Amino acid sequence: MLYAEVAVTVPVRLNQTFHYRVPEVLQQELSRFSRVEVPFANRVVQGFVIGFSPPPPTAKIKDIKRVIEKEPFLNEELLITAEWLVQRYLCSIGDALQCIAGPPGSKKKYQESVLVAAVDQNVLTGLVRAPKQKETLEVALAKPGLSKSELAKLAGVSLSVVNTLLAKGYLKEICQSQDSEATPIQAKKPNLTKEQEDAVQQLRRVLQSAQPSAWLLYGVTGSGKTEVYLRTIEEVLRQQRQAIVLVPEISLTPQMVERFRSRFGSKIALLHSALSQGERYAEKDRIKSGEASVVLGARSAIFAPVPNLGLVIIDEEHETSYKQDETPKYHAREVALQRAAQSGAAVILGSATPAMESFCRARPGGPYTLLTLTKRIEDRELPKIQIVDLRQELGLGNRSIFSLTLQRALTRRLERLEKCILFLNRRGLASIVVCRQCGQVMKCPHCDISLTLHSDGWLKCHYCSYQTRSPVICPHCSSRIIRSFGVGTQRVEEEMNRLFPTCKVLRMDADTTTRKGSHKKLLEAFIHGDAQVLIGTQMIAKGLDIPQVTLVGVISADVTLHMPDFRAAERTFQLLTQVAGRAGRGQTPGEVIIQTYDPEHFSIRTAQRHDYLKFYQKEMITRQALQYPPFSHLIRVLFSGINEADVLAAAHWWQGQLTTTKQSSGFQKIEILGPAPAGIPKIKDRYRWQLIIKGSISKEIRSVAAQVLEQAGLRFKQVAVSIDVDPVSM
Ligand SMILES: Nc1ncnc2c1ncn2[C@@H]1O[C@H](COP(=O)(O)OP(=O)(O)OP(=O)(O)O)[C@@H](O)[C@H]1O
Ligand SMILES: [Zn+2]
Repeated sequence: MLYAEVAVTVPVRLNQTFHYRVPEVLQQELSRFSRVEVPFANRVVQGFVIGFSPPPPTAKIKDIKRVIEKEPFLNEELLITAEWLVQRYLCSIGDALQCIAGPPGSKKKYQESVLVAAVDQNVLTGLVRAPKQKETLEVALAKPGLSKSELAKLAGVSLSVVNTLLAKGYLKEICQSQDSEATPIQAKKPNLTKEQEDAVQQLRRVLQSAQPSAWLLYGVTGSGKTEVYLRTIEEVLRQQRQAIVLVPEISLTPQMVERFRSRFGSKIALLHSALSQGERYAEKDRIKSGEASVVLGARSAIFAPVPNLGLVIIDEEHETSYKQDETPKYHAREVALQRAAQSGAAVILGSATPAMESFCRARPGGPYTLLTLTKRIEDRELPKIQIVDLRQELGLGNRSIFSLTLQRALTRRLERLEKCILFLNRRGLASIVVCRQCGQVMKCPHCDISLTLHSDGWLKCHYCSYQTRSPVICPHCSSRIIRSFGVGTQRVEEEMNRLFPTCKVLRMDADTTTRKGSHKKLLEAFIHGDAQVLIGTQMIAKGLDIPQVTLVGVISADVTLHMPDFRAAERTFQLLTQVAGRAGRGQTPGEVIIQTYDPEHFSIRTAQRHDYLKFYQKEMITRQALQYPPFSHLIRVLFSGINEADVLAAAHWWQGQLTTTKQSSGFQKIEILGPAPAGIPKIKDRYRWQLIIKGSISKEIRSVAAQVLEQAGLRFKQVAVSIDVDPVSM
């Protein structure tokens, strides 16, 4: 009898696994790491086989039901990463493996997808007696990469002809995802600047030593960080090792993908959430075999099953999208460091605005080595930034959301046929709708958040799909004096059309980019088309390299400044610096105008002077005074449920247990804050309360939380408890 040890993907104790019998019929289909379906407490759940061993004598043994995926691209190295995730982020081993393996891929689908001819002229000549086969092969030669049915259709033959050619070996099926169209490799590389050269030299040296290392590449916007990445990867490929390159969101970075393609061609594999099952399988297969040696992807690509990891690059390392917001709530940066330590690989974190935590780790003697690029390519100047005090605009009698300064600058740039970017980190028309009589703000009935007015006349909740018509009469006091306040990107577009009716404008935000590929289309239209102004949310803040853009206008810097989060100042500085960095990347110097009601704020002042170091020093003083990260570590425990009393009861029980556990463990320096309502106290009808565990030693607070998690077991059936180690937003 064969028994398998299975890690199930349900909340159980952190390292707990269960034994199942392997039915005779499944024995061929099953191997170590297979993804299976098993019965678990009256339901069927997924799990991963992590070994074959006899069960403990007392266990009640059930059968494995089904094999979902025989080889889900896991391996010994990734199993160690899974075990590390369990300790680091307090999730079950099943959840960790699920997260690493990702959604199941499907081999069948991709095998049907793409055909190439594997013949030469001799074979064709030999086929004179089979004209249909010959013709079909000729079509396949002329157009590689068709699917079976496409080829049959184009050649005007039946599918059976194609199948015959496959059986004879004249046609071959290859795995190729739709994205990996062959881009010609450009041999021409720019000469590195002195600063780039220095960075590349140091990185090459450490790569040759094959010792694990971590680097912070702090380079101002437009300083050529990408070129440093490309050259470093060349070294990794010379050593027959692989590189993983992470970008915040792949659909937002078509330019980056192109640059990598033109350098490495078919060595690139793309991993992102929009891949089909077949495409995902194909890409992972190429990665596993080493055929694709440069993996480019979003957060989860950090788990790519490369055989010999040499390098991980995290571009825009300060971005919050590197933190997963579901269990396990891992940060790709930390996973990168773990995998690199295990494989003797290097990690490069690149940013013009590094996270406070990262810059702190790059201090002399810290775990990262600092590399700096202080100048833009070709000594181009960083754009001049002007701050406009919106309070004075009102005094001047200007009621437009565009200050007079911004209007003048726009006029000038448009006349010269240059391009402009207008940035506002809020979509929709107006941020809130209020009754002037009773002061009630229109809120989502399911989420504790105000509704946003959109130009189609609907009030929409940005957290759930709820929408309602904007009321004419206040639902609370029946007054008719209802007004909207605050602006969103749609309002900016309207204002643009009013002030500059002949100017062609594009808008890029969550509302205009719902379709696959729409980001790329919009960007291409802006770069190559006659639209002169691009309006957008944070989607347009980073990575864009468009030389024709000479003016960037920030409609309001105050959106992020007043977020209820201790990182509000940091986020504001980062966003302003990144969006300002889009200006003046070509021959013509750039200009930036930032509008705000808080012109003296140090985030805005330091961004104006492009002074990251000053910002960092000042912000560190605040963080130290309040003992926030990087001076402490936090764990956020979030309780949510339909019934608020249940939620509160769970939170109070946890608070009590945490306090006792902390005392009995002798960890005096740990603070337990709360319970308090979460930043958004209700989402989709679920009430949300939170506790914050704060301490100077990460291991200690994790140990306390883990102990209470074990004690809690299944105590609170109606309340979801979610643990976030090192949260990036509060
Ligand atoms: N050594 C070089 N010589 C000439 N051009 C270069 C060189 N290195 C990079 N470039 C070009 O300079 C531009 C800016 O480089 P890149 O986009 O890599 O900057 P970056 O530091 O990543 O900027 P950001 O952080 O703003 O995205 C690109 O168009 C790139 O092709
Ligand atoms: Zn809602």
